[in-house]
Amino acid sequence: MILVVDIGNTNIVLGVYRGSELLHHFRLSTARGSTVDEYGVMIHNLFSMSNLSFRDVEGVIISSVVPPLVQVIVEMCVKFIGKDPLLVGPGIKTGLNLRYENPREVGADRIVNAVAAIEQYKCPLVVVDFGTATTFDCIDAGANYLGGAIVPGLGISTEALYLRASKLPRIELEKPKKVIGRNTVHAMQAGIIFGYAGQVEGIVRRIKQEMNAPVLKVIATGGLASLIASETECIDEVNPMLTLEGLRIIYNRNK
Ligand SMILES: Nc1ncnc2c1ncn2[C@@H]1O[C@H](COP(=O)(O)OP(=O)(O)O)[C@@H](O)[C@H]1O
Ligand SMILES: CC(C)(COP(=O)(O)O)[C@@H](O)C(=O)NCCC(=O)O
Ligand SMILES: [K+]
Repeated sequence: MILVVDIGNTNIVLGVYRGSELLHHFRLSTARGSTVDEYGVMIHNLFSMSNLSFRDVEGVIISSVVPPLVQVIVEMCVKFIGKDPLLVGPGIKTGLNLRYENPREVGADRIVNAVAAIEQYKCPLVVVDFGTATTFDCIDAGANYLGGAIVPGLGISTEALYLRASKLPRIELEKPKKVIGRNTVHAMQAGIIFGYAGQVEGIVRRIKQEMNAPVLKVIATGGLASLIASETECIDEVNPMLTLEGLRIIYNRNK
């Protein structure tokens, strides 16, 4: 079996695959101060709870958009699992034709999502990943990665209201019943959730125009995907495991 690890700005998501079957997945918070041993113990415990053993891990692949954590997780793999992990980055075969001005600049998670989407769906495609930031990744009919858009994520948008406006509280990211909020919490929830859905619709509409692709499949992933997907017609499918799938595919292309 293989271990796939996606290090995001909020969560580290781990998946354990046997062949193409995802046996288990786990989510840790991205703690920039945690040590090799702390991650080792946490992941070891998660494995034990699921009757998995580090001994059965043939290989590990990591994608990261948090540079200071890469070395920690790499060392954790070497020390606890006894494997040198593959890192999604320069030198690795992804099979993706990147049309970014500087391909090294694209977030590894965006590359991995695109690889999985091309494998699973018919191009042209847009992948929307609702993470710390929300990313839009555009893939044309020839499976070329064109680039896309990056917007503040739902969590940090909500946090910004609380941090910058004295009278606005910290709120739960929940959908209110009505768009006309009659108290502060409902007004904020309406603005964030319905405003975000409108933002996604607006960006997807412009992408369709710019790509000259009236028919374009839109796939959503990331922690908060289903919250927004239920509020807009422009998302065709939610695939929570897209990033893990992409890592598995890239691992197989490089072993
Ligand atoms: N299964 C889930 N259900 C609801 N919220 C989630 C879930 N998983 C993650 N989240 C939340 O979604 C947000 C984005 O998480 P994630 O997609 O993991 O971001 P990143 O890739 O930037 O680390 C975070 O606020 C996280 O707490
Ligand atoms: C845009 C991102 C911050 C999203 O990260 P996430 O929300 O998944 O933690 C990440 O993909 C990143 O740092 N990208 C580098 C810049 C780019 O893709 O152009
Ligand atoms: K992500």
